[in-house]
Amino acid sequence: MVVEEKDGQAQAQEETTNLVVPWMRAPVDVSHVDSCSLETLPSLHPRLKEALEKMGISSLFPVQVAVWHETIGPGGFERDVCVNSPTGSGKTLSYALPIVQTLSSRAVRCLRALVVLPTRDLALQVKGVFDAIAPSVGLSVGSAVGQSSIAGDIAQLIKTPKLDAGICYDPEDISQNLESSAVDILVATPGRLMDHINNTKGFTLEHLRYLVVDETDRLLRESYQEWLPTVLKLTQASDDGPFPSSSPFVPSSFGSLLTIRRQSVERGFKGKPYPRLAKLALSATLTQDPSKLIQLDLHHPLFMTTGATRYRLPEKLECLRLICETGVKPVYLVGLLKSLEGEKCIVFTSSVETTRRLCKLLNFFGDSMIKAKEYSGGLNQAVRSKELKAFRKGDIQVLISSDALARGMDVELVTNVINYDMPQYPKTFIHRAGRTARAGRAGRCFTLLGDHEVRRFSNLLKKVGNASCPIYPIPPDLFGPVRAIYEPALAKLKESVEPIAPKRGRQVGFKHNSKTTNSQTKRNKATSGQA
Ligand SMILES: Nc1ncnc2c1ncn2[C@@H]1O[C@H](COP(=O)(O)OP(=O)(O)OP(=O)(O)O)[C@@H](O)[C@H]1O
Repeated sequence: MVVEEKDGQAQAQEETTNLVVPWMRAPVDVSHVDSCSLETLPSLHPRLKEALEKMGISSLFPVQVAVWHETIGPGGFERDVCVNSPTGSGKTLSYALPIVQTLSSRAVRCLRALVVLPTRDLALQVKGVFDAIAPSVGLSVGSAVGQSSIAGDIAQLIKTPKLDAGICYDPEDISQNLESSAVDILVATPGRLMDHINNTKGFTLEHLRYLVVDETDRLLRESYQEWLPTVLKLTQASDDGPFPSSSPFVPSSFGSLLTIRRQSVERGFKGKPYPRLAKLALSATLTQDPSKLIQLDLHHPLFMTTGATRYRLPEKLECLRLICETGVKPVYLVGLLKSLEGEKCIVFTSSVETTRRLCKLLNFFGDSMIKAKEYSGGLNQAVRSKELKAFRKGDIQVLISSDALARGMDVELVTNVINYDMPQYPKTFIHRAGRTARAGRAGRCFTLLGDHEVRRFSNLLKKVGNASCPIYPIPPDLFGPVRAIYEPALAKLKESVEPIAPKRGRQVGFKHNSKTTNSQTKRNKATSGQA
């Protein structure tokens, strides 16, 4: 699935709405919460403590402490929790840890926690966090994401009885087994989740106790086959009424009655009413739009946010800008990359097309210090995963990316983010910049600007709560040699691109002037779906 950021549309809509729901007006301010060592964290399961220590974690971050107190403390998951906390502040563990701790005392394996994320890469990243802690208390974790084999998913998710020779397995009889699922926790993308709801015999949400909607604003922006209303309908508490399948919005194809919370059959909760489905919604840019939030059907929601401003950048993020001469922006980029001397960088562009061309161009510069690869929605998943892996390992210094990578991705030791194209919207800036300065580390976000963009960028910075963004001085001695090889590199790019894309009116190369930038911006918007 190609996922490009369309935050702008959503944000423009939100800004015109300007309404804040009452429960968001008195939030818990996470900036007043202190980190807490694992030793002093109340009620932490000793085996979870060990697992965390193996991950190199000795204390919990403020947002993790705040959610822990609300869920494991006296709050006891009684309220749904909405978290707005900066990028890299540790939101994943803030929900993974309490869920795993609570489920550690479960007797029978059933699917009790569902975590939904917008992209495959993010889902696999989050699964990795659960995998690091859940097995220590006997829980198993599965994933259901696009572009992987459905049969593989089913083998991983559905508990099938062991077959004795000559005895046929009847899938309809699966309800007779006490353990309905091979996993306790499922991390999924919405499309694949709906596939299983609709088509997989034995896949059931009837025991679900926790639903996490991570990157909430992104997930609520599109309906993704109505995954959210379907999950909510299928997990209604038993006293909400009998079989809800007659409701018009539920897809007719999810005929399996096994997916519905039933009144009469208790597996895993024998003799007890079904517990309420507790929900956690999280983002660094959590929506405040009432028409979006209502879709979550929240129960006495508790809002946790960091500081008084709507958005907040990581504390140790330094923002810098470069004002580029018209027509030679790539020279500035290469000069900047050379001045960063091999540090890991992600360069963001505003479209898949620019990503591809810029990556080619950088490689035509032939600088052995700048090993660049492309990472965008234009590549197939296998290639994307390969490039990401190489970047994580440090085999690649520079990843040129469209906004496919902007949200959530956690790559260790990325010290610099470079906005080659200025982000159009504050949310895009927050998510791009947030690929560095994670987990309390320092990082820098550079933005390359043409003269005509300076004012708009200053306005954008005000919206993300950052007034200071000094100019970054590239040492002049780096420029001369780069300029000298720019024209030959550009000529090579033209040669390599023109035979493939000779369409009329198509601009090849990177000649930037205000006119081409405007037309490029329009094309970029069309490609990435922004505004
Ligand atoms: N308590 C902790 N101590 C040390 N490192 C931690 C701790 N909690 C999380 N981390 C690390 O911090 C990094 C960021 O965590 P995470 O990806 O959960 O952030 P996030 O808030 O979800 O960011 P984003 O909004 O960008 O998705 C990860 O590399 C994670 O391993």
